[in-house]
Amino acid sequence: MTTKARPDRAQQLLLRGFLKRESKPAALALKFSIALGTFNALLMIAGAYLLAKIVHVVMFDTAGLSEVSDLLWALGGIALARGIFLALSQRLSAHAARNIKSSMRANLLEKITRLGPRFTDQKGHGAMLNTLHDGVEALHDYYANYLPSVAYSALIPLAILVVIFPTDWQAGLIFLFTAPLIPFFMILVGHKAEQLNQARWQQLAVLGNYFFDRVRGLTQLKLFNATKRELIQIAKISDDFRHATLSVLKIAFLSSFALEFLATISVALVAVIIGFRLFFGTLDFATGFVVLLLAPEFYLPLRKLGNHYHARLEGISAAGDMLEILQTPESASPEPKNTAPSGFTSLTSKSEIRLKKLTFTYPDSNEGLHEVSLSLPATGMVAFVGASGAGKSTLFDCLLGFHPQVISHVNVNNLPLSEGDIPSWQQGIAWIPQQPTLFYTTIKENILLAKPDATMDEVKRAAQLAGALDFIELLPNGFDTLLGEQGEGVSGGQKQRIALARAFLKQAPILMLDEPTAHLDSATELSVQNAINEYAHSHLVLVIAHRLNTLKKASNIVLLDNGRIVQQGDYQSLSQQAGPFKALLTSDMHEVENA
Ligand SMILES: Nc1ncnc2c1ncn2[C@@H]1O[C@H](COP(=O)(O)OP(=O)(O)OP(=O)(O)O)[C@@H](O)[C@H]1O
Repeated sequence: MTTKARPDRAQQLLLRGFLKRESKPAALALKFSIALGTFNALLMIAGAYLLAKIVHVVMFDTAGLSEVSDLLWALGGIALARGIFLALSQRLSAHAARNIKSSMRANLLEKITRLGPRFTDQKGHGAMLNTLHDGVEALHDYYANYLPSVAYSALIPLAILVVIFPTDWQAGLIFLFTAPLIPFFMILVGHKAEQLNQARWQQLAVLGNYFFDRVRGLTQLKLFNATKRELIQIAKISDDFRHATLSVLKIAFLSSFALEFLATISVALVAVIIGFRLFFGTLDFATGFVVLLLAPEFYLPLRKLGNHYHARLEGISAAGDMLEILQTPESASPEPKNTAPSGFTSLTSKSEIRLKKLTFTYPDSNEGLHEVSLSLPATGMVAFVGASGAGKSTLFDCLLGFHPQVISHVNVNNLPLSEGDIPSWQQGIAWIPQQPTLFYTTIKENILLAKPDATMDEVKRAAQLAGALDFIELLPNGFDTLLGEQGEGVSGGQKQRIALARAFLKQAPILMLDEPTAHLDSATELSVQNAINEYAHSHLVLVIAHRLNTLKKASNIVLLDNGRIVQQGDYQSLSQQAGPFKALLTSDMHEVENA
């Protein structure tokens, strides 16, 4: 995503607070998992005492198997219970992490949808994909491993200290003074690792965007003979990423090594002191053995915390990107009110739509729309024309509610869109761009997207209206034909017709199209055009027109130039009067028509 400096302390706190808040839906499961893990550790302590006792009575009291069989059974029971608790604890924390991830993905997707496609364009699709996939996945280890290990690193050593001090206070003192060395060193190394990990995430975002773009434009790259050049560039960016990853790994290995070393030295120190005390007879065997058994267990949670520390780095770095998305302001306009009258939320064919002095400019630019006022009828076809860059797509985006700062200038039945619920407004619109989006699923599922509970007859009827039924039925698998990504497997015109069938199935009060017949042969064009004309009898059809035939059928033509409406009227009157429309007709449109 965007480049950021290493999060400062305040930012760190903010991100940790955010990660904590997001864990709320699974907080109970996480707590339960930690409780089970801690209980498992208590059983481990009991087991150590039991084992020390068994070894003591066998070695020093020369007890036989029958005398210790009860103790052995108890030890076996503890081992079994520990196995069960451990498995349950791990399953629960993994389950909690999965829940948090899916709720995070849902929140992000919902927010991205509300922010609209321009936001995704700005941030880059690759970076967005990284955040939604790798970023959210990075949270798994944070919640499933790092968070529980933070709790264990405090609870388990504390529990061991509580039992060790009354047993052997000298060993307790060694534990107490050596334990803080591990977290201290971890924090010391952690700062540097954090910095490097942030840089790595930034590289990953750049790489994601670059790959996504280049893979999408592979054909163009080949045609421009630029594949080799791009491969060199990709190799360079990959190399930067490799360097960033290696730097993080170096620090991670170094810190792991140092933590293991510290833990081993501490255990060895305890062992040597116990050895001397046993040798000089100042300590009994059972106590010494218990301390020796518990020494590695005392440092284990701290070592594990060190091992999971990278999960913390990954989680916090990824959370930065997520928080940035979730905190992006959606609107400069007032919050939508939930009390929108039904006339607004359930758009009917009687609705009247007005744009009132709508001015929208893109950030840091004067391009966009200027003082656009327009009245749209409830039914009929309105065509929008204008040279490239005149503002047609921007006007459609404003109508679709993608630019929240201007929704107060779009009125439906005298109510500004800002007073209502944008998702409900968008529900009432079917939008087919020049390159409609089809998904990696069957043709039937692609059409059903508009109305999941539609019957097969309805799907067929919509396909027929869109001029798609014939070619679909000729396919070996008919409606069950699996389309590739971006509708791969059918032609451009067929994609258009599938998208049109989807729109017809939706029966949305407003159908917005970017020249639907551009890819079609003349026979199909005629049938699709007729279907759209028919649809316009009872619905509002807004079309960005590139063809003369479309213009002739429109009840109103709106001509845009430099973000302003410069002329409007029906084809008959506009084509007869001298003006920009006539000029456009004799140049661009005529060319297209003759093409
Ligand atoms: N994301 C953006 N950031 C900045 N300026 C933009 C952005 N999108 C469009 N513009 C500018 O806004 C103006 C209107 O663009 P718009 O895409 O609405 O035109 P259009 O009439 O749909 O063009 P075309 O027929 O080529 O699709 C243009 O000058 C364009 O350069």
